[in-house]
Amino acid sequence: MDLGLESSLWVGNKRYRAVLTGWHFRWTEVDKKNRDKKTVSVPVAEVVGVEEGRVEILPQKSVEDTDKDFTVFYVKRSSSGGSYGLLWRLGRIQFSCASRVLRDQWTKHLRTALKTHSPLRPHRLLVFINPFGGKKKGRQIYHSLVAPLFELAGISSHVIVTERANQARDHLLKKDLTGFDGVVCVGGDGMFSELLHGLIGRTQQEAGLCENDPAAALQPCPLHIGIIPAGSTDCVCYATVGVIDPVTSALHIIIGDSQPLDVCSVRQSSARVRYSVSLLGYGFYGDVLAESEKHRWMGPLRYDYSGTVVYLSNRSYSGVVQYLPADPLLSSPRDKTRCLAGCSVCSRSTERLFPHSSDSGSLYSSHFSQFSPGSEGQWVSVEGRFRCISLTCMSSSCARSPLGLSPSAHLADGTGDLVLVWDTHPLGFLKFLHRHTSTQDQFDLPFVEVHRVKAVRFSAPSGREEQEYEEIGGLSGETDEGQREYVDTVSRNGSRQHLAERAVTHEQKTATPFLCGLCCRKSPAVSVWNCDGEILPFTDIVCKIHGQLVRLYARGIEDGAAIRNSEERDECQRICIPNSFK
Ligand SMILES: Nc1ncnc2c1ncn2[C@@H]1O[C@H](COP(=O)(O)OP(=O)(O)OP(=O)(O)O)[C@@H](O)[C@H]1O
Ligand SMILES: CCCCCCCCCCCCC/C=C/[C@@H](O)[C@H](CO)NC(C)=O
Ligand SMILES: [Ca+2]
Repeated sequence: MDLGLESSLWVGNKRYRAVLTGWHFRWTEVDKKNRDKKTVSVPVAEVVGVEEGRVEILPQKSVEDTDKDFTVFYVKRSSSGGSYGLLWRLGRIQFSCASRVLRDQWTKHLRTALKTHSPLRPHRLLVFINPFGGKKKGRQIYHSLVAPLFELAGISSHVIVTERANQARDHLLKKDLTGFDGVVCVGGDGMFSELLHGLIGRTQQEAGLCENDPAAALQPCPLHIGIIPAGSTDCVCYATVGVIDPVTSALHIIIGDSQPLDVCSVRQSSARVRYSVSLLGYGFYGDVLAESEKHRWMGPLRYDYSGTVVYLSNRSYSGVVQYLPADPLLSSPRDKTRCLAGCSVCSRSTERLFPHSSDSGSLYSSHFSQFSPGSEGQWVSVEGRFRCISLTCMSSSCARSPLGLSPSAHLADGTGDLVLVWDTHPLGFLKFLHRHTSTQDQFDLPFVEVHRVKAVRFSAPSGREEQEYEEIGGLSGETDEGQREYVDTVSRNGSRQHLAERAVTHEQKTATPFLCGLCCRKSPAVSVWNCDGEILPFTDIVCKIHGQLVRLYARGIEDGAAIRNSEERDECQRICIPNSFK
């Protein structure tokens, strides 16, 4: 069927020239002298729904079933007023036609075009609502803002309000999922993590693989994940959509947007494998999470409170970090680029990860070609004391840190960014933390380094080594000489120069006298790992990045400036093209 259609339509008493081409639906107001005024152009993929009659959905659904009218709902962008991405709203326009036949032609053509151009639109969704996430508004957000949009788009949803932690994960692991196109969580990063674990586990089970086997080539998940943000940090939503807004996220789900996402597997020999997409953090971020769990009653504020408490306790931790660098020719964490919708680095990576991506069979079989010997380097090993160690597969931007923990990280390039913050004096570390919240380069500090990696290992020192450190000075308040002696001892040992280079004297560490009392308290020997907001029950870990293991109903952060420019270009083309339809 030819998808194109062109005719006069009326909105109120104004005449419009409406054109449906393969990819776009455009309407242009035509004045009394047959001159075109402003054009609105909507990609067919962003048409939410087409209804006969004059239809409204807000404040509640009403339908005036008239013969010659039809209503089009579509995605309308507006500036987010502060966040990086764009807010999406439901646009609506009610057209009148010259005849019923023409009306039926328009609705039929538009619906066919929708089917053709949005093959991933979901028809049936499984929705989990955490009634206790964030400000405890999950149910209200879903029922008042999201459900009416799903209904309008003809999506049927099966809703489960969770009654306990891990209910969503267990459901995905064990229950029948036949007929669902995707799963949605209404909650925060913790709820997303449940869906991530449930879906990855389920996919491996169905493929006959044991996900706990480090040699298993994990299979990508066939179901998409949608996130309706209703948590405290909502980092995964912010970093993949650019705004925390339930309506924007619901519209991305409805139109079947698809954003692949890298996932980091985290293993310890005998324990169940865990997955992370945003922050796998040891030291500061592990301690903040452990502290914040004691203050859940504070809601989202618990992170600010705990951040301050942990910062004042001035801790650092020893350990050995080993990493496998990614190919430096492809991208770098310091190249000052941003991963935005349509990112070319991620697209090239899709080609690399799935060389025959048009053939879904080979998509599965070639998934782990990324781990075949290639241009990645050799394992690098560093040892020393760290304020924090963070591994993130994406920028991990959120409202607290609008550019994120690693602003140039990519959502789907098959790599993660490893940020090592060596021990430093309290004001230096404060400067680093502050740079998270600003646009200043957080890696341009002498005690910070960042590496784009494919895999990481970490091991904490044995009890004896840490005790030696305490005995020779360390943080227990002994002399500067003591610390230097320790540094010399370790630097004689091959790969350990870093510690010598980065050594801070106790005098430097306590350069801020008001913090001295706190910093001189004995630190615990080990921290905990914060795995996307969950504390891991082990310290020594082996991590591997799995390129594009899951897919979200999202498209990455839209570049507001580029979209405005392209709208202006559209406008320019309209003016330059001869007006053949009058
Ligand atoms: N009914 C429930 N009762 C108690 N805990 C639940 C329930 N449903 C889910 N959970 C757990 O609550 C934890 C936190 O939820 P969620 O991530 O939605 O909010 P948050 O922690 O406030 O936000 P963020 O993770 O963005 O900081 C999740 O790890 C999830 O496992
Ligand atoms: C002295 C006060 C220090 C304030 C520090 C501000 C820096 C904020 C950076 C936040 C990055 C968050 C990355 C996301 C992590 C999520 O996976 C996780 C779960 O929601 N959230 C947290 C806070 O661990
Ligand atoms: Ca990545």
